[in-house]
Parts: sequence; structure tokens; C-alpha cells
Amino acid sequence: MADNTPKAIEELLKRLTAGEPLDEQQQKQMKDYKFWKTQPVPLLDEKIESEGPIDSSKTPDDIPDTPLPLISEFEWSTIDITANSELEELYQLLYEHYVEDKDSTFRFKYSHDFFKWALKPPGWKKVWHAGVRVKATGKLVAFISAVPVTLKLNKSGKLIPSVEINFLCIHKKLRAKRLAPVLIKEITRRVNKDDIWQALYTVGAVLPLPIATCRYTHRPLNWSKLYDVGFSHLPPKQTKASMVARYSLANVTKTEGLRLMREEDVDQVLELLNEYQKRFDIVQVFTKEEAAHWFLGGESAANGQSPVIKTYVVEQGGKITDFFSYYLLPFTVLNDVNHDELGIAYLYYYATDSYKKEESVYKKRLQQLIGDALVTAKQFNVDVFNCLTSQDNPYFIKDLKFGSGDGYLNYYLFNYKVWPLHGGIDPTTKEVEDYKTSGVGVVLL
Ligand SMILES: CCCCCCCCCCCCCC(=O)SCCNC(=O)CCNC(=O)[C@H](O)C(C)(C)COP(=O)(O)OP(=O)(O)OC[C@H]1O[C@@H](n2cnc3c(N)ncnc32)[C@H](O)[C@@H]1OP(=O)(O)O
Repeated sequence: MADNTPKAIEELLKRLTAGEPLDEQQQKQMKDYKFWKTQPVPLLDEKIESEGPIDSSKTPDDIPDTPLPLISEFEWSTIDITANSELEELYQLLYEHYVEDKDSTFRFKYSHDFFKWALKPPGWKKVWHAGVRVKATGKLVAFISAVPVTLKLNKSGKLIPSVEINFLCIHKKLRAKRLAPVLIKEITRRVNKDDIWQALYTVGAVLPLPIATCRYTHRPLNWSKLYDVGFSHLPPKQTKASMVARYSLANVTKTEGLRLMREEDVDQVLELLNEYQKRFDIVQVFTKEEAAHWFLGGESAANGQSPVIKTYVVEQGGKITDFFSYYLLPFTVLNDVNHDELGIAYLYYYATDSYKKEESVYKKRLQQLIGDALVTAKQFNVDVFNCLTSQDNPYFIKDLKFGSGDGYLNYYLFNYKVWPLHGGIDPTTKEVEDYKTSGVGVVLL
């Protein structure tokens, strides 16, 4: 029987927020997913027998033109993030109520520039930025977003026009009132109206049914600060000095020809990425405009500001042979007298033509490239560099001293069945499977 004491429930909630796996007793069963069991997703224990859409019977004409009803105190409000005042409202909602770590010590610190980059890629639609306000005061209390993305399943070659769902957030005072299913159904309606029937999303918690599970790993760049704020701990038999020495990095990069990506590199970067992404089972297909947006930073870069995405290419004699990118998303440090922010970089897309060579050459090159990514990140005040066990990250995680974190990330596809994908960890022990490719070639913010 499940342990329902307040202590056990509190522990369970903490683990869910942190995306930690639950034991069998704690796992919800399919019947307990009152909302998700009504949605076109595979059952929790379903053995996938064929790939493809779950429900392909509808057309946009079958979809209601009007939003889902809300209880009378609330109203729908499409958020216009091109208006600074509305962008600020979204920022405030997420700043105060978005994802926290399990001890509520850190909180994601999204910036206005981050939203402009993340929510306005080519093909973005205002109507896909759905908010809920309190009618009486106009206060924004909930949000969900979709952005367009084309997915490709490499084994079958199938292209899936989709959206990525992100930034689902409900004010803390309105939690556990079944508002999340209403937001999800409303964004589904708005997306379906545009004749799109599939979505990709990642959630820490287990829902029916992950297509893959990856683990977070962290590479300290500024160990002392991480220790001060309680992000890193001093392992037994180590001293602070030995930990600082363990994570010290060179001041200069190793790769000849490494430089920041420029507009004129887009074609070559895209070609390199398209070729390299064939290694993975599920990938994002970029148009040239999308690649320019995601790798150069869109609006903020165009306005001469420093973008949240940093992309470096390796150019040798006019030819781009490798690239890597990472985005900056700091944490607010809550309740610390000495530090109020932790600089965090997240590995984004990368590619190298060395994968065509022997595996040992490829592994070495990848380690050098991502090693250089760590070195470059120091100039952006990054204290810790994070990556998942997706892509070919298990080829460098151990050698570059990334440590396994407590958090896991589950990947989901809405209204589409795929064969389960390898998430770069052993399915039983959940440990990183070093030097093995994962099936996950998509990176979500
Ligand atoms: C074709 C187009 C399709 C588009 C749609 C595709 C699907 C997109 C799916 C969304 C992808 C989002 C990607 C991201 O942004 S993941 C980031 C999620 N945000 C946060 O963690 C921020 C902090 N937390 C909150 O704001 C709230 O706790 C949220 C909003 C998460 C839940 O609010 P609340 O805690 O007040 O709960 P409720 O009483 O209203 O509702 C309870 C029901 O909701 C199910 N639930 C809870 N959390 C999530 C979750 N993160 N994804 C999917 N479902 C979730 C839950 O299992 C239960 O259903 P069931 O167990 O009874 O069945």
C-alpha cells in the first residue's frame, strides 16, 4: 500500500518537482491519470507495436472556434510578447512561480531576451502564447506556449510537423485545481486549428508515456561558488582546494579555427548539422531561417545585444568542420546573503564531421570541442555547465568531469507512437552509459 503520511507525500512531491524517479509503490497507475488517460498518448505499460499517429481522424473544421470554458473568475488572454508590458507580466509570472529545485533554493531566471528568442522563432504565432487572467484584477496567473517545430524520425524517414510545448506555469495559489488540463486542452485546440496534430514536450515527472528518459549532468566551472550556495557538496576525503583543482580549466581554447558563428555560416552549419543528426533516432529539422534564429539568437543578436545562445564554429580554410552551441539561463539563488545568481549554461546543438572517422578519433574530437565550450563559457560568468545524456553526450560526460545530477527529463510526443528511444542511461541503474550514442537528437529549452 502507498505511504500516505504527510511526510511521505511531501517527499514524493519534492522528488516529482526534481524529476527524480519514483519507486513502484509511488508510481501512479494509468487509472490515476485522470486527465492523461483521456488524451491521445500511449498507456503507461503499453508495448509499442507500430509507429504513427494515434488519432488522425480530425480536420481543423472539427475543432471548436471558441476557447474552452474557464470558471467565471478567470478569462483567457493571448499574451503579446512584442509588447514590453506583457513580456514583463510573463517574466514576473515565471520568475515567481516556475520550476524550482526540490529544496526551493534556486529558481530559473528567464530574461526578456530569453523569451524573445525562445517564443518567437520563424513561424511563431501570437495565439500560441496562451495566458489566463483574473477577470477582476487582470492579473496574469497561468501560461502555456507552443512554437512550431518539424521533427524527423530517422529510422523511417518520417517528417512530423509539430509544436514544442513549454513554459506551462500556474500561480502557486492556483495549484492542484485541475487548471493544467484546461491549459493543455486549450493550447491543443489552438494548434489543431492550424492543422497540426503532434507535439513534443519534456517534463520531469512521469506521465503516460515517455519516449525517452535522459539524466541531467553538471560540470562545475566555479566550484567554490557552487559549494557556497549549496549546489555542490564536498565529497568525503576531499578538500576544497582539491575540488577547485579538479575542476580548473585552461584559459584558452585548444581547437584551431574556433570562433563565434556569423550570419554567413548558416548554410554550412546547417549542412553539417543535417548530416550529423542522422546519428540519432528523433531529430529536429531546421529551415535556414530557423537555424539562423536558433543559433544566432534572433532579435537580440540583430539589435547588437549579446544573445542568450552562444554558437561557435570551427573554420579551416573557409570550411566549417564543427560547431557547438549552448544557451545561458541563470538561476536566482534564494535566501543567500553572498550570492543572488548562479551562471548556468546548457549544451544545445553541436555537430562535427569527425564522426565519419574512427570512433576513437571522433570521441577525442568531441571531447576537445566540448572542452572548449567549457573554456569559452567562463567569459559569460558561467558557474556550472549542464548537459543531458541526450545526443552523443555520453562520449564526453565522464572524461570532461560532468557529474550525474538528481534530475531526469522525460521526453513525450503527443498523439504519436514511436519505438522507445535510448536516453543515454542504463534503464535499470539510471547511470550514464559512457561512450554510447543516445537516440535523442532533439534539444528543448
Ligand atoms: C497537438 C498539440 C498538442 C499540444 C499539447 C501537448 C501536451 C503538452 C503537455 C504539457 C507539457 C508542458 C511542458 C512544460 O512546460 S514542463 C514545465 C512545467 N511547469 C512547472 O513545473 C512550473 C511549476 N509548476 C506549475 O506551474 C504547476 O505545478 C503545473 C502547471 C506544472 C501543474 O499544475 P498543477 O500542479 O496545479 O496541476 P493541476 O491540478 O492543474 O493538474 C493536474 C494534472 O496535470 C498533470 N500535470 C501536472 N504537471 C504537468 C506537466 N508539467 N505536464 C503535463 N501534465 C502535467 C497531472 O499529471 C494531472 O493530470 P493527471 O495525472 O490527473 O492525468
